[in-house]
Amino acid sequence: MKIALIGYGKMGHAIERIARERGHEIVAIIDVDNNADIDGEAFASAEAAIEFTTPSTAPDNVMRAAAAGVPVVCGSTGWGARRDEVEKRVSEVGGALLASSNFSIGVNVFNIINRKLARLMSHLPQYKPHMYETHHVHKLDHPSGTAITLAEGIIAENDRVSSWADEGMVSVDSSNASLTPAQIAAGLDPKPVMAEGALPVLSLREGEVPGTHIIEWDSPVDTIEITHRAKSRDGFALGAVMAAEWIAGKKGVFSIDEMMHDLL
Ligand SMILES: NC(=O)C1=CN([C@@H]2O[C@H](COP(=O)(O)OP(=O)(O)OC[C@H]3O[C@@H](n4cnc5c(N)ncnc54)[C@H](OP(=O)(O)O)[C@@H]3O)[C@@H](O)[C@H]2O)C=CC1
Ligand SMILES: O=C(O)C1=N[C@H](C(=O)O)C[C@H](O)C1
Repeated sequence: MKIALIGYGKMGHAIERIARERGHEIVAIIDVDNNADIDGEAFASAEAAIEFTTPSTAPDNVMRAAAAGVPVVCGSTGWGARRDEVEKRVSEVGGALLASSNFSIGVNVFNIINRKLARLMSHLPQYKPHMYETHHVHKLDHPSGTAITLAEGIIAENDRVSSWADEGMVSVDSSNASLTPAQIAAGLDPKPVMAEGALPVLSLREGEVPGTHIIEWDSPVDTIEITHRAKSRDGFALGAVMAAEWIAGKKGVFSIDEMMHDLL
């Protein structure tokens, strides 16, 4: 199929490679310098566009791609405050959108397990949840979009967790690299005050880490911990290309859960 890329950074390059490996044709590559080409003929010939740019640029890119009649897969994170406006506009122009904080198939399986574990923990008040996400130092937003999605899953399933709270962002360097995320959180000074029922989310920034998410349920006698650790960006990129294959020819605003439902 014909695919247009919006954003030609780390993810754009990985998506281009995997899309070509799967036999797709890249008909347009939109970056900062030629952003106006979203309104051009080559872009409009695409059967789907894949958008991975920045928190501030993603909403306009998505709305313009939808107005050009091209179904959009959007992986950019950090634009949740404009989600309603974007979805309304996509619907108004009769477009198609699948936006997700994480296109990795593994992360979406991980979230199913996360939600089941959170539901079980409703019956066990002695277990307190904590979330840790680690990403590369270039990342613009925190907490990661994936951490927010995982936290929303816990809030939906667990009677005692009613919100998530940003515990802050810590750089991992030679002074703290030997500590676990839980030890880093325990050593925060000042210690953030958490509202009753809030799930703390700590962001760590370290080297070129592609993306690690840990969900910990801690009791006085033991700890249950589940982890998703990306080995590279290839899982995100493959999932985004699969989403483009899935959304081609569709109209409407979709969630990754609908794609996962068809897959599992
Ligand atoms: N959903 C998922 O599965 C995943 C989501 N992400 C998210 O995807 C986004 C991109 O990540 P990543 O590729 O690592 O970031 P990069 O910074 O490597 O790439 C972003 C690219 O977008 C370009 N860009 C900026 N503004 C525009 C614009 N208006 N139009 C077109 N292109 C633009 C940048 O150009 P320039 O550098 O010249 O400014 C850059 O080339 C982030 O929000 C990240 O959180 C990342 C991995 C997986
Ligand atoms: O910026 C990244 O790199 C990533 N961003 C996404 C997020 O914010 O959750 C997904 C992935 O973890 C990598």
